[in-house]
Amino acid sequence: MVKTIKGIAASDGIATAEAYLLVQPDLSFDKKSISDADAEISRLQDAISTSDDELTKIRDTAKESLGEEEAQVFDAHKMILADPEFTGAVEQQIKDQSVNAEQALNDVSNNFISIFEGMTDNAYMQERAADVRDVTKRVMAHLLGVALPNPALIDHEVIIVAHDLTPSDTAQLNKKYVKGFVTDIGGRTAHSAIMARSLELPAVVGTDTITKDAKEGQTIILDGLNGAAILDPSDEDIKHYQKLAKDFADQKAEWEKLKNEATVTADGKHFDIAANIGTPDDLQGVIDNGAEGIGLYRTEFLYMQSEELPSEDDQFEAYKKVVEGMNGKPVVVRTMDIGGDKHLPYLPLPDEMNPFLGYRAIRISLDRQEIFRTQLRALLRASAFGKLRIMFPMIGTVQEFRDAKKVFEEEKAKLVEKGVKVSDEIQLGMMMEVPAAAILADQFAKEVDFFSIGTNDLIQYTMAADRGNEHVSYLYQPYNPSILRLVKHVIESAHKEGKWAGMCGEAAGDNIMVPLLLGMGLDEYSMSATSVLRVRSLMKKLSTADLKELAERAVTESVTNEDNKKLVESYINK
Ligand SMILES: C=C(OP(=O)(O)O)C(=O)O
Ligand SMILES: [Mg+2]
Repeated sequence: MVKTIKGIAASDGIATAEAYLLVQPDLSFDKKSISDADAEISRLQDAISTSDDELTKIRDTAKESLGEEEAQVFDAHKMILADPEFTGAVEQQIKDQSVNAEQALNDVSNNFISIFEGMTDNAYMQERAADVRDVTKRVMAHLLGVALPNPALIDHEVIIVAHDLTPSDTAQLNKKYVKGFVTDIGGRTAHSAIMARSLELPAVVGTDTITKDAKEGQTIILDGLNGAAILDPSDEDIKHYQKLAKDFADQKAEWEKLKNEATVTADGKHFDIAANIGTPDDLQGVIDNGAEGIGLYRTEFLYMQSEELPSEDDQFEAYKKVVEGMNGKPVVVRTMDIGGDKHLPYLPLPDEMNPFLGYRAIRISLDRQEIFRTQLRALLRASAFGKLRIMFPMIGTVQEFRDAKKVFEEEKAKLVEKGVKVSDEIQLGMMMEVPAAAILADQFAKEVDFFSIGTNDLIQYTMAADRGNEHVSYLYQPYNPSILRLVKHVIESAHKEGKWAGMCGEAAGDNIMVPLLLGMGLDEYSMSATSVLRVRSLMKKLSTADLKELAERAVTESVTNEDNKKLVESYINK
């Protein structure tokens, strides 16, 4: 029976494929006393040996589809299974305590995890705790006879159905077979949604129930344009969506024609449309979509894809590749923004009640300065190879900006002293994403070279609504006059001091927002590479002269987000 599940449209496109349920099975068990320890140990050994065979297969597939580095994590799992200290301890526990293998495995595993996690001065060993947890899950699943999803083994086209995808889950998806994903939770500006857009992978998030509704292997049509998943579609549905997919492809082909054009409005004003990237691999997409620069390079992905803190040289190579690849066009690199929903296995962060309000971004960088200084040195060295700009994330006070700038100046002076070539024209700016900073933009503007407005966080913090929580996603209101007033104040404050203001939050590529931003005089628009040509096409049809008045009405007359949506729609359709 056809069933349509509604969700949040997170990444454009239509895909049809089989459902692949990336759902963790129930691994609960009862503690049992046993009388035949040998039989229990033999059950354990069977589960270990099946897990090991499975890991060999996963490792080989992962190497082929994702690369050697991604595959190595499975070697670590195999090593634990081969370690007599671990498996021997489980066997001993079965004998000594006369308990079932599940209980013994659980006890020994918890013991190892707490020892590893307690080694707070040894990041490598702390990371092993995650490996023990993962491998225990696999052996436990075999003991209980339940299936564990193995995304690395996917060898045919699928749509991933999951409760949630973390940014690192998303990074591991093999685009050859994964045609899209749909989740129970999440919001449009959560990082897995942002990554889906840069991978050009249709995605629907926040459906609430998809993991309960969809069955393994069932056909799903994923409508990333309107936010819906159609289960067991009828022939008519399939035809309808084939047409929608064709219309979308035709529209994209039309936008393609603007690839080598500058972004100019109907009244001849030029604006820069830049792209957001997460890794140097995204560069090709930026070039293919004709972006006029990179407005946000989220460097934390470099840290997330690494097994340990990336060295200065590794970072230098990545940054150099990006600035060189852009051929003299500006590249705004943001220093590491870890925390919130982005974690590093080798840099354990404290458990927090409110991670998005906690130890995050510049707060970590100013506290763990050895990490920050290494990154700044790598950036300074890369500055000799192109037009590099640097910005700091999550700046909330003028003092934080001054402190970060001071560290930058110190590292620069040391490199210059050593005779290392660094550019003298690096602009230093900041993300405008904390309301306290936006309110004080006039003061900040005297100290920075530029602002880049991060609406994903600015909206989350101003509306007090978690950006990844579908239950409050209605509060993601970019056109709410409260947000627009802050944005306007930031832009005007920059201009008063002769500085430029850009936007790299998702709202910069939003069809309703763009006319308002043009009316407010925003200088630079940075977005997913796949949105660049759509926005260029939109701007070509707009005239900034009219939009000034429209933007003024949006902040003075309108009361709600919806008022402003209607205001812009009626202007565009006039
Ligand atoms: C661009 C932003 O940064 P991120 O999405 O990485 O938090 C933002 O907050 O708008
Ligand atoms: Mg942010």
